[in-house]
Amino acid sequence: MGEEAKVSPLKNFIAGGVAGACLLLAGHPLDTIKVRLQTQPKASCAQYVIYTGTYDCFRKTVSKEGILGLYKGMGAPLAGVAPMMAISFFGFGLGKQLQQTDPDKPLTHTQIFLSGCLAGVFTTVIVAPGERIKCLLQVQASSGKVRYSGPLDCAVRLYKQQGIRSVYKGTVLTLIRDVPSNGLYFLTYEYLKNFLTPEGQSVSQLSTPKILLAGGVAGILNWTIALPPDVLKSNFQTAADGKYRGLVDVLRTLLREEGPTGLYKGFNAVFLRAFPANAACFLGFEVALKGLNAIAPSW
Ligand SMILES: CC(=O)O[C@H](CC(=O)[O-])C[N+](C)(C)C
Repeated sequence: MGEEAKVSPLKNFIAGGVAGACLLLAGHPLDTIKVRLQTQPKASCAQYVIYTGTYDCFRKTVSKEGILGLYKGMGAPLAGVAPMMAISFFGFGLGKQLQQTDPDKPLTHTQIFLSGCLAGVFTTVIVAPGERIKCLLQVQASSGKVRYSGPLDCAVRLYKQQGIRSVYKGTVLTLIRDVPSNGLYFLTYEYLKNFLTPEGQSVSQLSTPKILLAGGVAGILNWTIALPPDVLKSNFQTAADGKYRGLVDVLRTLLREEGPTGLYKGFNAVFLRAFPANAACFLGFEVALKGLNAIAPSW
């Protein structure tokens, strides 16, 4: 697919870190809303739901906690998203290199997809515990009960109470979410970059609006397949111990209590966030890569 400029793994890693920081700054407020909507208790006859939808959650969060309430739980992702995206872009680059047997032969769509999948396997090592801590903190902020004073306290308590298994609770669901979605994410971005590059020009000269468009669409498609396992993951990772017997039990319970639409809980917040956050992410990556190429062309 298209022209393949070879990028050093170190440059992919550093530019990926910058991409992660951009993703987080542009996307965290809507991520908080997404997790609160996904995990709020269901209404019983005697009870009303806390949030009726995306705007209601936004309004209540800002009026009760101020604008900073939307940035709750950002400590863990701040330390996690930049390295996660660094590893993601590194893994994607590595996947491409491993499959590039002939430098003159462009990679196929399947090979690009598989390179993205490899990135998803690599990132799960830090994403699974990062998401566990982030979700617990985001949910505790809306529950009113303070159990953890911050990300580190949360990690230490989980570890002390039940060991590393508890810190890594939700790993299989993270893999189910991130392996195929990373494949689709990078395939969409690379495909659109090539598609949007005018005849005779290089993809590296693509204009900023086109990079934003390709990144934003990649983010949206990523979430169309990532959201159902994400809902299951958020519920599993924030549930009291012993509530679910396993992944199938989370799925069965959700389908029984809320029907198939329950798998798309938080849809508005996710899709409102996906475009700007991922557009910012890929733009951050491309700008950082250009900067690195200018500073250290021979790396
Ligand atoms: C599911 C997810 O976390 O997607 C990431 C982008 C985003 O919107 O947070 C991208 N990635 C596919 C690299 C995990």
